[in-house]
Parts: sequence; structure tokens; C-alpha cells
Amino acid sequence: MENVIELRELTKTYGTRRGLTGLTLDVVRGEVFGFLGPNGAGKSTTIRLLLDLIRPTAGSATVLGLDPRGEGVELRRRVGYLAGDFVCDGRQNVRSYLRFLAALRGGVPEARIDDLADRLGLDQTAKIKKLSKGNRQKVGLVQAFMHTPEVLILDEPTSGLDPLVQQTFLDMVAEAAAGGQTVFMSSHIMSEVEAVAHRVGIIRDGRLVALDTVANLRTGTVRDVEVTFETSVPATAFADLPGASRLSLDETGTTLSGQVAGSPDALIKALSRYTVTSLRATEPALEELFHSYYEGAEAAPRTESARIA
Ligand SMILES: Nc1ncnc2c1ncn2[C@@H]1O[C@H](COP(=O)(O)OP(=O)(O)OP(=O)(O)O)[C@@H](O)[C@H]1O
Repeated sequence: MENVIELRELTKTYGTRRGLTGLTLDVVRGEVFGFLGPNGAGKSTTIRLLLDLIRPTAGSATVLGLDPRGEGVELRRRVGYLAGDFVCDGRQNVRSYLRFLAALRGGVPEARIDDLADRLGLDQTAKIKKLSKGNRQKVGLVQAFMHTPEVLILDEPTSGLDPLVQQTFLDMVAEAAAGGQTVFMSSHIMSEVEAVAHRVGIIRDGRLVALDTVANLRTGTVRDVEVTFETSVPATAFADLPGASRLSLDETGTTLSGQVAGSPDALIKALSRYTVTSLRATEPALEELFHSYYEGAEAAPRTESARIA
């Protein structure tokens, strides 16, 4: 698989302030990569380094095999970028603004712009300077997507969008990836990234603390389980199950409850020896897992996986 983004020990310090420390990461063609972290974690710093808007203190970054510093013109032509602080201003209306940007990029079919604007519910007759924050963000999204770039680099793309438009945006991302475009998007909202990303990187205090698929992040987590049996089962029946150390049977031997860590496969196989009348297994919200990364890397599971990059 071809790496579209390659970061090697990428580091940025702002004077004595740490922005990003030793970030090593590959993003492959066609992938949607969700880059998550709390405020001040280093997401925008990383994205600005990819676009040569700032320069690294150490380490390297390439996008489409191009050096952002030396080959920035070609890189920008092939990338769609939405800045976290996207601003647009001016007396013209949305239509002429977008057509101006399209001309700068060597031309974009009008129908393509109209289609994106319509999908997002963006009124192209509105004056740019009178737009609300959410509508400005829609302009930012249209200009990032309109030339169907090979790579989309989006910093907090759903900021200011209402839930319906957020969903439209997620559909656009999924379609882009299905068509072979690569998407690198930052967010601090797990649920939106979970819905669309193939892999997630979680950054905290300038360091990558987790890097994995959404499915694997879930696999390492704990589920609440409650099972009832038609008749009493032996007290030792589930004693030695991997990951089930927190399970216990009630005194009648007919209800098993507690928690299972990791895959529930061993439990399911053990249950099959008895007649089960009901089963409840509560999936952990990924949001909860995400908070454990936010609140303390020491407490967070799967920090090892960050090293697979
Ligand atoms: N120009 C700058 N000068 C000094 N420090 C900076 C500068 N830009 C960023 N920083 C610092 O670098 C760290 C990372 O900031 P960055 O903007 O990359 O975080 P972020 O993850 O994008 O946060 P947010 O979600 O709030 O946008 C923060 O501690 C921030 O204060």
C-alpha cells in the first residue's frame, strides 16, 4: 500500500513551548485517518507542518512523496486543505468567491461547485462577509473538496456545522475515500471520527498516545455482561476464562454478571455449553475510551500500539 503521508520523528517547538514531539506516522492511499486530541494537543501544528505553513524543528514530513518545503506548489495543487481557522472575507458573493478560488486551481466544473454547495445547503448568492460561522465553514469545505484533490487535509472540519450538515460532510468523506482520495482530518469529537475513519491517532501533549483501527481500539476495552441461564450452572464454569476475571455467578447459579475485557469470544464459547435465556453485553462507548486517553496516558490502555507506526 502506498503511503500518501509520511511523518518521521516530526517535532515542533515554539520557543520553549512544545507543539509536537517525535510524531512518526504513515497514512495510506484511500484511507480516512482521524487525528484526535484535546485542545492544545498538537493537531493544528501537525497539519500546518504538512502544508509548510510552519517549519519543523526536527524530523520530516512528506505528502504524496513531496517535500512541503521544496515542492509546496505542486503539493498544494494536489491537496484540498481546510484550515482550523478558515477565514473568508469580502464583498463578493459565495458564487464568485468559489469561482475565483476554482480559477486559481486551474478550473473546476461549475456543476461540481453547485453540487457541493447544494448538498451542504450553502446559498451561493449570499455575501461572503454576511455569512454565519457555519456557512463560512461550508465555503471552506466546498473549496477543499471542489477540485477532487488526491488528499484532503481538514482541520476540525465540522466546527460550527449543525448535525444534519455534519452528516452530509461525513457522507462526502466516505465517498471521497471510496473514490481513492485520502483524508486526514482532525477533530476532538470521537463519535464523528468513529463513524467514518479507518484508523485513529490520538495525540495528547504533543505526543501520539494511541494509533489503531477503531475496531481494535474497541477490542481492548471492557464490556458489561449479564447472562441468565435456564437452570443453575456450576460455580466454576467461567472461572478460568481469559479476560473474564471480573465475572461472577449469583447464589442461585442462574445469573452471570460482571465485565469482560477484550474479545468476548471465549465467553461465548463457554456459554454455548448451557441453555441461555437472556444475554446483555453493553459495548463501551468509544467516547469513554477516548476520555481515558485524554485524561492520562498512564491510565490509558493500548498505548503500546502507538509504536506500530
Ligand atoms: N504560534 C504559536 N506560538 C506558541 N505556541 C503555539 C503556537 N501555536 C501553537 N502553540 C502551542 O502548541 C501546542 C499545540 O497547539 P495546536 O494548535 O497544534 O493544538 P490543537 O491540537 O490544534 O488544539 P485545538 O484543538 O485547540 O485547535 C499548544 O500548547 C499551543 O499553545
